[in-house]
Parts: sequence; C-alpha cells; structure tokens
Amino acid sequence: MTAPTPLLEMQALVIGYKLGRAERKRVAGPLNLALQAGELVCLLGPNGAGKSTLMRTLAGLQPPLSGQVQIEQIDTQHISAAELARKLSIVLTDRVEAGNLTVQELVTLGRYPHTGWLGNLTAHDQAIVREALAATNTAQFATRRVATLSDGERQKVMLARALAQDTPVVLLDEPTAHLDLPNRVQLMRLLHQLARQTQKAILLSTHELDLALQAADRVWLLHDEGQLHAGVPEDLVLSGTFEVAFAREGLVFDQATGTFTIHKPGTRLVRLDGSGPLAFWTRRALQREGFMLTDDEAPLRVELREQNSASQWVSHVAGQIQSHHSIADLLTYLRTVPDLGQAQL
Ligand SMILES: Nc1ncnc2c1ncn2[C@@H]1O[C@H](COP(=O)(O)OP(=O)(O)OP(=O)(O)O)[C@@H](O)[C@H]1O
Repeated sequence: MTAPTPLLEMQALVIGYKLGRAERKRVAGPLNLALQAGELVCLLGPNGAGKSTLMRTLAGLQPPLSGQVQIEQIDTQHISAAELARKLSIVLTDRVEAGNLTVQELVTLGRYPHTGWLGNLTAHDQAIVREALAATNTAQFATRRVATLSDGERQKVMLARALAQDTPVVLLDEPTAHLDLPNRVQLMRLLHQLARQTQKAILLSTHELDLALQAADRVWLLHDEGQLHAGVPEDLVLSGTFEVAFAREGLVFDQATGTFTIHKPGTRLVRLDGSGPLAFWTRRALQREGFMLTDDEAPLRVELREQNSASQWVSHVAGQIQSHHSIADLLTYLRTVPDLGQAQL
C-alpha cells in the first residue's frame, strides 16, 4: 500500500529568527514532518519551546532559517498570497483589530480568497458562512460588533472565519486559551469531527494536555531544546516522552492517568486492591496524603469493596482490619497509623 500524499510537509525545516545581519536564533529543527488529510494533530510543548514560531513559519508568515514547507507539494515560499489563502487558514493568538465589523461581516471575510475582494458571494459562499457560524455556536451573535465580544466569544468567531475560508489545512494557535471547560471540550470534539468528515488536516497548539491526549490523532511534542517528537499520544505517554518534554521540578507526570500531578511521589508505601472509579479517586487522595502506591506487598493495604451499591474502604495494617465508609474516614484513620514502611527512592 502506498502512503497517502501529505497535505503539508516540512523538509529539513529549521525555524527561528534572524536577529542581525549574521546572527540567527535557532528555535527548532531540522524538522521533517507531515500533516495528512483527515487528521487532528496537537502541538504541545512548554512555554517558549517554539509552537507559535512553528505555526507562523508553516503559514508562511515568517521565513524559515533553512529548509522548506510544502503545501500540496508546492513550496510555500513560491506561492502567491491568494493561492496560499485558498490552501491554508491560520488563527493566531494576537487580538484582531476588527474595526467596526460585525461578526457576520468578519466571518464572511473568510470567503474572500475564493471570491476576490470585489467578488459577490454566491449562495454556496453564504451557505458556508452560515455553516461556520452554526458549527462554532456563534450564529446567535452574528449581528454584534466584534469589538463588543468577550475574549472567548471572539476566539470562536476567529475559528468561524477560518472555517469559512474552507482550506484543506487549518492551523490554530492556542484556540482554547480563553474558553471555559465545556467550550474547550466542544471545540476539540468539533475539530476532531471536522478533520474526519471534511478530510482537512488540522494542527492546533495547546497547553491543554489532557484534552489533547484524548482528541489528537497524533501529537507533536516540542521540547525546550528544539527537538520535536511526533507520535500517537498513547505511544508518547507510554514511552515516557511526555515526562521528558515537560520535565520540571515538582511536576510529576502520572502515566496511569495521563495528567501532571502537583504532588511529588510520597514515601509511605501502600497497596491498593480494587479497580474502577473508586480506585482512581482513592489513589488520588492517597497520593495527596503522601503515600506511594505499590503493586507489591506493603505493610499497609487498602482493599476496596462495594456491597449493595455502598462503598467500603478496608484497611489492613499490622494485623488490624478496619472498615471505613468514605475516603475522609480512611484518611483520618491513616493519619493515626505509625509510619510502617518507606519506599526506597
Ligand atoms: N520576534 C522574535 N525575535 C526573537 N526571538 C523570538 C521572537 N519571537 C519569539 N522569540 C523567541 O522564540 C522562542 C519560541 O517562542 P514561541 O513564541 O514560538 O514559543 P511558544 O512555544 O509559542 O511559547 P508559549 O507557550 O509561551 O506561547 C522563545 O525563546 C521566544 O523568546
């Protein structure tokens, strides 16, 4: 089977800034990656790693230090602005000066690469604008002036404009930054569906690690030192690549849950016997309390039981068995238990 032709491809791309005549600041690269039709890729990385620089370079808004970006097999440095706007749309984090435009007018601007500045909107163009407003839940403020919108509302409108542009490649720099949790979830779901249904390639940068892990078909993980690891999110979690990319003192990546925890691993050993949501939340509470969970035999064991839809936490310590009816009860009891076993760190 031959590999599909990518919509966007980097070839030995080095991104960064020209600071002076001969001085260069290399941010990342050389990168050799591709975006395929129908996939949602999340670009993750710590602050300052180069996510926005990469987005702008891919969109042709700043030149690469070396190498090239090809979109549908054409070098973006040799393509007219109008043609590029029919192939690629980008939403940046910068606040857009929309003057006195209404939401409807701003979103309609997305159609101009297709119609030309003097072009009249066809029924097809108008339908695409309507669909973009509906998909992003912005139709209800179509007549409002953009300047009067909240940050989150404006962010959704900018996405609507990019959708109206209807390009095969869509780049979004931190599209969830101003959105509340339900809107963030909705947006990620929308982008995932959109990629699948319309066969667009969507690349978005984000700091929303757990949403990205759930929604992304692939993750591009940009490290501080400018290397980029690409892969299916679950492979990157299991290989420990996430931990390395975000390695910071006091930040612990929990492979079991795919989240960063604010607690350093404790030293008191406990074995937890049970599964499902009860085990998940018990484990969280024990970690906060300074325990380290182990699968081996430990001087302290907590067994989870569910009887007649009531939960029970049964602690086994030095031959004493106690039953507790909530995590609060369990923790209160454990605070009275002497420290019986320390993990060898
Ligand atoms: N115009 C510029 N000239 C020189 N260096 C720049 C310029 N803009 C950004 N940088 C530097 O390039 C590096 C990458 O910045 P970039 O904004 O791409 O990071 P980022 O991953 O998007 O960060 P964040 O998560 O904080 O948004 C940083 O060290 C930044 O200071």
